[in-house]
Amino acid sequence: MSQPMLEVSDLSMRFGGLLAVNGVGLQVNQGQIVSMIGPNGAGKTTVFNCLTGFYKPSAGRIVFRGEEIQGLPGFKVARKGMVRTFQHVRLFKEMTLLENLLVAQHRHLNTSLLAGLFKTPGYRRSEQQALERAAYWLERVDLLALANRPASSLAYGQQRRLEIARCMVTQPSLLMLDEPAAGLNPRETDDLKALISELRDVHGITVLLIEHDMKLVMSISDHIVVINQGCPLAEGTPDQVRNNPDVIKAYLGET
Ligand SMILES: Nc1ncnc2c1ncn2[C@@H]1O[C@H](COP(=O)(O)OP(=O)(O)OP(=O)(O)O)[C@@H](O)[C@H]1O
Repeated sequence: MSQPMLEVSDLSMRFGGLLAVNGVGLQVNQGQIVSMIGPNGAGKTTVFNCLTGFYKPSAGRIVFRGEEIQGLPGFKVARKGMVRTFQHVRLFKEMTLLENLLVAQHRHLNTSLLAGLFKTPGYRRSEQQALERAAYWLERVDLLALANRPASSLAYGQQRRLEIARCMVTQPSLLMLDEPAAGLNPRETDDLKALISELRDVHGITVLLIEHDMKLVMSISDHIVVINQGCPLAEGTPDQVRNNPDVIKAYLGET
């Protein structure tokens, strides 16, 4: 069998006296949609922060596409093809939608200062490609008509979609979404589900999701990992997780 895209073992993160993540393991295979669930404060976002270089884990091993990445800074992790959205939308609110997507790509384009100053053909070409990619993803998330509006003018659900487009213009292989359905109404959540499925089925993106919306999680995930109070609690298919008594007690029983 081919190697998993992401393999996390014995991941721990300590904040002073609090062990927020305690021995979590995780495996994500190419083309899968994997969800991480657990009650509030279980440590899900902390796991994301460790994976994407926002935190340096206290212990553990993170192998992404065959390479150990634990402790690497966030920009290096992103360049390797692992990108994320945030629980609380983080956009450049005063910039237009298009500008948000162009800025995201500048971090990834390999253009030198001199090439930029002299606007060499190579530089112009990569600028053009960045523009085309931005337009393409704005269309995919149904925001092309608003390309020149400031991001601050968007409704909340639209901001969430722009965040996903901002990830996609960087051409990631693993997209990590932190509670993408939070604050969305049922119709927007259905649209989000269709978008995530399209990313996987049409664009070959692998997805790691943190989500509290159980209907969404159960209907879209290939595999679910449950953590509780920082520790691994259960994992398996949606059916296995749904019927696991420990999960019902710790998490689903709460809702
Ligand atoms: N930077 C930090 N410093 C100290 N404690 C933190 C820090 N970040 C998270 N924690 C603590 O770690 C624990 C896990 O938090 P985390 O945000 O990862 O949980 P979560 O599962 O994502 O929760 P939610 O579903 O509510 O978003 C919590 O007790 C939280 O207060």
